[in-house]
Amino acid sequence: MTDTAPPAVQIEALRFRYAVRAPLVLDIERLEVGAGERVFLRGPSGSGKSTLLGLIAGILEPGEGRVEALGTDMGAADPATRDATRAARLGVIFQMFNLLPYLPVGENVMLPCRFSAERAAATKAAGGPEAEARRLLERLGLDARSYWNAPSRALSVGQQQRVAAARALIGKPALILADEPTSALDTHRRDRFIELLLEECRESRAALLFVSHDAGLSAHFDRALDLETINRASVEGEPA
Ligand SMILES: Nc1ncnc2c1ncn2[C@@H]1O[C@H](COP(=O)(O)OP(=O)(O)OP(=O)(O)O)[C@@H](O)[C@H]1O
Repeated sequence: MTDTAPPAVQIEALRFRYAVRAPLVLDIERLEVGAGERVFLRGPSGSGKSTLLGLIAGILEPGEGRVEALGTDMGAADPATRDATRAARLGVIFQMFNLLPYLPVGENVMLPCRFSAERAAATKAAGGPEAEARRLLERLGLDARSYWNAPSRALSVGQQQRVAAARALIGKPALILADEPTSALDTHRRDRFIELLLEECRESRAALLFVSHDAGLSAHFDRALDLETINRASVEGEPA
């Protein structure tokens, strides 16, 4: 992170709906996440949190407005640029970016290094992709030796969430997007997991945008934001 680093996320005049006649889901005048900043975004179920992350990751395209991730205009970029940006510079922990179920845990974690030479190069100091994958798994509380060769589908949901987090963190991407990554963990493991995720982000100077409807998690973060206070669209969210 340098003084000249662009914001991790910059959104201006965003309006998004899933289909032409579908209701407006997001109407956000402005949202910025600074380089290296760790932000908690809360909002009730159905309020548009996953949609917002999908737009930042370039999986969804904004109807109107500008969505930049690490200085790349994800709405205007061609699909190849979006995919390359995501592979090289973003770590995502999303339900829809599930682990590959038949691939062993270790291979799942190292996947970003196969798609991006930049991510692979960033593991060099740690001894390469395998050493870094093992370190991250251990750090996140999973015994790498026992699980390295296990197919991901053989793991519990909570264990899979930790594998997904290790995969997001490998190769030090500058922005981590996390969508309810602690939903399957009990309170103690949840707090421990968040602390470790934050420590890893701090060490690699990654920005983190973490969404959840569990307001109790907000104290861990630099800043907490309520989606409903920045979103003018009138999608009815359910109470948290
Ligand atoms: N693929 C889709 N097609 C059409 N509408 C969708 C789609 N995905 C989400 N929506 C709608 O967009 C709105 C926002 O959904 P979204 O999943 O972003 O909310 P959320 O805040 O992440 O909810 P949760 O906390 O339950 O995951 C909801 O009204 C939902 O029905």
